[in-house]
Amino acid sequence: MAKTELKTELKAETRDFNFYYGDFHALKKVNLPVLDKRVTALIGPSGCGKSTLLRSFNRMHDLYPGNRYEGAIVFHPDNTNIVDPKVDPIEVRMRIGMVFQKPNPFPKSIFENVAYGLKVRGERSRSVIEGRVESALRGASLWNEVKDRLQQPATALSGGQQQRLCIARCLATDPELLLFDEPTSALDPIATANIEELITELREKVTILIVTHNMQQAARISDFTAYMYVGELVEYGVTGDIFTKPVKKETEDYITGRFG
Ligand SMILES: Nc1ncnc2c1ncn2[C@@H]1O[C@H](COP(=O)(O)OP(=O)(O)OP(=O)(O)O)[C@@H](O)[C@H]1O
Repeated sequence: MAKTELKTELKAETRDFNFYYGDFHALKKVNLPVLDKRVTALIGPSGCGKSTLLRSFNRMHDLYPGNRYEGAIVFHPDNTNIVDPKVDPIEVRMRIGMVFQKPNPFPKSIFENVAYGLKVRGERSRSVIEGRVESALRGASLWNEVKDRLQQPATALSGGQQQRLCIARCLATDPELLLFDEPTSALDPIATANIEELITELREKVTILIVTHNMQQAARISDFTAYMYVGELVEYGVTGDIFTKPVKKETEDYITGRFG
């Protein structure tokens, strides 16, 4: 059957990308396109390298000695290879936002959490900061719930609200790419539905790469899906195709629950 074609531009791509934890070869020749203003989901059984790949996009592995990147992760339109040792990881992280499995607000007020990245970037104008904080909180569908208590500690929010706050904290600095590492696995079904709806809205503004264990979630919110297995990218395609007419037998076995 013919594959569905969806035309959009590339925001980033990995090219023959390998990653090593010391001697352990965790990612093998991965070639993954990440299309602009679309949601790309990484799925696959535990230990297949989804988080390792996601974390390579913000050079998080640099923090530990012995880790090694090989090949390229190219950002467009400027063609920057963000894993090139000559590229400053701080610069890379300025272009990217990351949301983790467990919400991790700073022990500061709601306002200060969202304003933090702006201040780090040197923004001093109170009115600019206030405007950006409000629009980031609106963008994360949290404004109406917190607008009257911006000075309260972020830790007083519910888990789902904290996760939306972490998303607002990313949005405040206008990232080009948002990385989500199983963002709903610590949340209840209602908070999960809110985050899923939010991700669907956000893709109008920002490119999203998400790791999820939950195949229904990948099917609901992503435009493209990549199936990984033991460090390799087995199959990539339009999400509807991957879930209804995968090309590879391994992908079919995984999505039908025969394996994994
Ligand atoms: N810090 C590390 N040092 C050495 N090996 C690691 C490290 N982190 C992960 N690994 C190994 O790399 C491989 C990929 O792990 P990774 O966490 O990326 O998989 P995953 O697909 O995200 O798994 P899960 O779905 O369970 O989170 C696994 O074999 C794992 O044991």
